[in-house]
Amino acid sequence: MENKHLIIVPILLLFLSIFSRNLIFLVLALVSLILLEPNLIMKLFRGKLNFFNLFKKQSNNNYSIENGILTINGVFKAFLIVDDIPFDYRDFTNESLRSKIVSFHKVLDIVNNVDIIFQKKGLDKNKFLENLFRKAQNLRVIIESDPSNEKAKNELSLVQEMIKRISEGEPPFQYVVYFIITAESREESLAEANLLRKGLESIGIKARLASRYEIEEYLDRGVIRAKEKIGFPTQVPYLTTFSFPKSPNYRLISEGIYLGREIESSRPIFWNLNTTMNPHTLVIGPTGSGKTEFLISTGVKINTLYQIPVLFFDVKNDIKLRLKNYGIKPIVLNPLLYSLDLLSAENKANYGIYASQIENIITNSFRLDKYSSSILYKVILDALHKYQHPSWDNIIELINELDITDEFKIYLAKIINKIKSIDIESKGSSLVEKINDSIYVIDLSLIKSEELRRFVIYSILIKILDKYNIADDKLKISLVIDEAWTILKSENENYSLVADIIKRGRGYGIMLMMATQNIYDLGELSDIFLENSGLLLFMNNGDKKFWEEMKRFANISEDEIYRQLTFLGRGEAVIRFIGDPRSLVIKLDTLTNA
Ligand SMILES: Nc1ncnc2c1ncn2[C@@H]1O[C@H](COP(=O)(O)OP(=O)(O)OP(=O)(O)O)[C@@H](O)[C@H]1O
Repeated sequence: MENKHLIIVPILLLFLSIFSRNLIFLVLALVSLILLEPNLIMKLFRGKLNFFNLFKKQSNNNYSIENGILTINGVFKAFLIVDDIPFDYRDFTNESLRSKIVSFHKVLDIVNNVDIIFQKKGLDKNKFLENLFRKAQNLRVIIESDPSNEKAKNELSLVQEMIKRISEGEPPFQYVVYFIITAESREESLAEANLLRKGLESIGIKARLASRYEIEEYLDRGVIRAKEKIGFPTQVPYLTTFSFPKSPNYRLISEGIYLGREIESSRPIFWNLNTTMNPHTLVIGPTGSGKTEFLISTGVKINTLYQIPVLFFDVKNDIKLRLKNYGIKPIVLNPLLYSLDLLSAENKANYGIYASQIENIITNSFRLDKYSSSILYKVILDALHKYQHPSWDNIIELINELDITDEFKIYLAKIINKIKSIDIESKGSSLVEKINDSIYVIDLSLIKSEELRRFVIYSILIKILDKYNIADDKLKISLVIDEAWTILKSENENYSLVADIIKRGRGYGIMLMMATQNIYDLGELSDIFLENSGLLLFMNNGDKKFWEEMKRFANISEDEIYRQLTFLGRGEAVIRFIGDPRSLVIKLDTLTNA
């Protein structure tokens, strides 16, 4: 009520009528009350009037209501009420339901600001059923006496359908759905509401502008009671969790490195390296699926965005060429030209640990037994103590001084000679010392032996750990290893450098990006790699068994496997972020030619 102080008029008239016992004052009191509160009669009819409400303190909000629109503090809110959702999700095939839901979200995109309010109130199931049975009984009587009554027949089939659903376990409830569209002007809010109404109509949802009284009801009680519908849970798929597109944490995918676009919704997907608890990436995909392109494009973006060095291990000599095609000139570091400098340890106090690391690299790369391995440990440690700058020749000399068989000496010397061929002595700075903050390619294409390739990758890893391992949360370097099976397959319980880096997450300040063709390449520790990598990418794979296995690591449904995943195209992938099993299917972004 706007002019509250005038309430004194009907009250005075009421007293006058009592004291003078004259009915005319009573009539005048009523008329003045109606003039003050025009909705009074309507409210009386609805039993909504509470006399004391007339004295209620009004809120500070300055609002007015008209049909379809609430104006509150200069903001306009158009109210649409849903009258009918005449289908339920079982009326559709999986495909058509999916496209309906996508259409629903597209329709919502028509308007800028919309609140969707869904009110649900449970019903007494037994009472409701009793009414339905009675209604069905009556309808049957009508149809028996007039078999041509199509209206009654339709109604009966509807009632029977409802009884069936309830007996199948669907609880009936009363619901009201409304869409509240907020805009800066009356015209805008009405126009948007109208557009939204038409959009909803195009997918079969019937809605209309709420009347003034329905909005008032909403404000007074927070509910609209008069138009409540009876419905079933399956009837409102758009508004149930069923309709929410599965999606990882928003903060994780809304900024950082641009990965690509989600195929179904076209929305851009990023990976926020600052918030991920694990920065390592593992890509699994058959040949030609787009692994290398992804590694290249992501590596380059990391270098630009986070300004950290990115190191590509190039086995096939294609990464260098592709980078050049994109107009990027990497610094090529050839291990045949620059020393790995594996035998120089910085810190004397850590000689024991360092000797054991070298022993592990050699053992793992050349698959040595425990006995050979411990002999190597001893000679390497001796060399580190004995010489200021030990060489691999010094190691062979120390092996020859040992009390072991000649055969065994020759065997060990052969391995050390192989290593010597790759870890050359050079006067200048070592390969890892050359790394600053550019994009680097480690050219492994001339090293044909798998053992030596593994040895080089491991040696560089160890040296990089030494150089960048400062205990803080910052990422300091990214290493990109295509054809990563070379090292992953050889990892085991006894030696697991890569698995340890992956498990430690951001701990070492290193970010590993690796790609390989199938899960068998991951070797004994495959579960560790798959469970702990911050970002997993499964590329195009026609093998249903592969997807079945991947269900352990990402939220992938049977339906998705059959409908979509076995048909992924080039550069398309299922991605999963650590700690959030909800996967996304995206088209990966590639660099464009300069
Ligand atoms: N996101 C993408 N969009 C479109 N085309 C792509 C995409 N990614 C890769 N391709 C194309 O697919 C082809 C194969 O890509 P790529 O060499 O990266 O695959 P791969 O998985 O690394 O194969 P291999 O294991 O044989 O090295 C390339 O010709 C590339 O142009």
